[in-house]
This record gives sequence, C-alpha cells and structure tokens, in this order.
Amino acid sequence: MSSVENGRIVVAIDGPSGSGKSSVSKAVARTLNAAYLDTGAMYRAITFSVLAEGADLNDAAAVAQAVRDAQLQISVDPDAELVQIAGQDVTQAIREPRISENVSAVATNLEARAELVRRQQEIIAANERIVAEGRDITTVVAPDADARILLTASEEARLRRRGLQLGGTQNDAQLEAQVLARDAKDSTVVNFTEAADGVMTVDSSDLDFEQTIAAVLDAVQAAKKN
Ligand SMILES: Nc1ncnc2c1ncn2[C@@H]1O[C@H](COP(=O)(O)OP(=O)(O)O)[C@@H](O)[C@H]1O
Ligand SMILES: Nc1ccn([C@H]2C[C@H](O)[C@@H](COP(=O)(O)OP(=O)(O)O)O2)c(=O)n1
Repeated sequence: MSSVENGRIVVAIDGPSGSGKSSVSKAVARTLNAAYLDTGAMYRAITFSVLAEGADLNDAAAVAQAVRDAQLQISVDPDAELVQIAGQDVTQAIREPRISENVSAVATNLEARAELVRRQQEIIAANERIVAEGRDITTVVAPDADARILLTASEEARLRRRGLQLGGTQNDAQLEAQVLARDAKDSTVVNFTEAADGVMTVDSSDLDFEQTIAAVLDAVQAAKKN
C-alpha cells in the first residue's frame, strides 16, 4: 500500500515564473486529495493592498508593516481559488500585469518574507495533507517536506506559456518584464533556479501538462519511498 495515498503528507514545489507550479500543483493536490497553498498569491495580495492604499512599495518599513497588519485569507481548496484582503475578494485582481510588475518589491523585502513564511508554515501545519508551491518552500518554508521538487522549464517555454495564459494581450517586452526580469529580481533573495540538496528536479520544457503532472506524482512517490 503506497503511503502517498493516506496520512499526513507535505509536498513542496518551487520553480521560476511560468514553469507550471500553480496549475501542476493544483492538479497534484486533487489527485492526492490534499489541500493546495499558492504562496505567490500571498505576495501578490500584499502588493495589491499596498498599491490600493497608495503607499510607497519602495518604502521597506511601510511594506513590512503592511504585511504584519494584513488581514489576509487564502483558500487551500484546489477547486475553489479565493484570496481576500480585509474581506475584499482580490482573487482575479492579483493576477493583473500591474501586480506581476510590482510584486518583487514585496518578495525582496526580508521582513515581509519572514512574516509571510510564518503564516505559510501555520497553514501547512494546520492541514493534514497539503501541496505548497512558491520559490522557497523546499528550502525555507518546508525544508522537512515529505517530497521536495524543483519544477523548471526553459525560458522559451515559460514565456510562451505565460503569453498564452494571458490570452496574447502582452507583447514580448511586457512578457519578458513579467517573467524574466521578475525572476532576476526575486533571485536576489531566494535561490529557485538550482535544486538544493535532496530536492528533485522535474524539467517540463518538453512535457505537456498531463505528462508534467505524472512526472511530479512519480517524484512524490519516489520521495516517499526514501
Ligand atoms: N507542461 C506544460 N505544458 C504546457 N503548458 C503548461 C505546462 N505546465 C503548465 N502549463 C501552462 O502554462 C501556464 C503557466 O503555468 P502556471 O501554473 O501559472 O505557472 P507558474 O505558477 O509556475 O507561474 C498555464 O496556462 C498552464 O496551464
Ligand atoms: N514562496 C514564494 C512565492 C512567491 N514569491 C514571489 C515571487 C514572485 O514574483 C511573486 C508571485 O509569485 P507567483 O508564484 O504568483 O508567480 P508566477 O506564478 O510565477 O507568476 O511572489 C516568493 O518570493 N516566494
């Protein structure tokens, strides 16, 4: 009897923008009958909130305070995406390009990270079975996870996927700003391009969506056997 099907399991998935973390992690969570935590949505929600208040995203102390004060609620149901700030539904708004272009200001704020990591660890501890994805889940948020996976894909594949996902509304320069330039900024505080010790890499460049889900599920099985 495979141990991935029953009992407590924490699956940690990291990777760059457009590698398929959110969509693949959600599908993996459904298959494992687990909760799903999109940690990037938390960074995005804080960015939305700071912009909505008209505060300066470059004011590190103000951003750190905004995170501590944030009344942030996030659904962990893989079939019911919902992100709320002070009761306001921001699920769709946090995906807008203006958020993608500004979110690194929150992601590179170390005090903001510490508070969000703390909240993420609380959510993971509160769920018996959970798949959590982001940039530092395998290394900082849940280094003791049962399975730790780095999901990668070539730059070309990631730009193409994000372009399709945004319905062709963004030109090449805009996509590069939202994917490659953002990753470059985020990489200054977290390493999500190389697998840490004990982290398995799944490269989805030449895999379609279903094949990527299967490859991640195989990696989870393999990790649980060790
Ligand atoms: N292996 C794959 N092949 C093709 N498209 C994919 C694959 N994995 C994910 N996608 C698609 O690429 C887009 C970006 O995926 P997403 O899960 O949002 O990535 P991330 O969370 O890493 O930024 C989505 O539209 C998703 O459906
Ligand atoms: N654990 C995490 C998750 C996301 N972030 C940051 C880095 C990203 O620029 C933003 C948004 O993350 P998100 O996963 O939504 O980004 P993409 O799906 O790759 O576009 O948050 C982080 O620093 N640490």
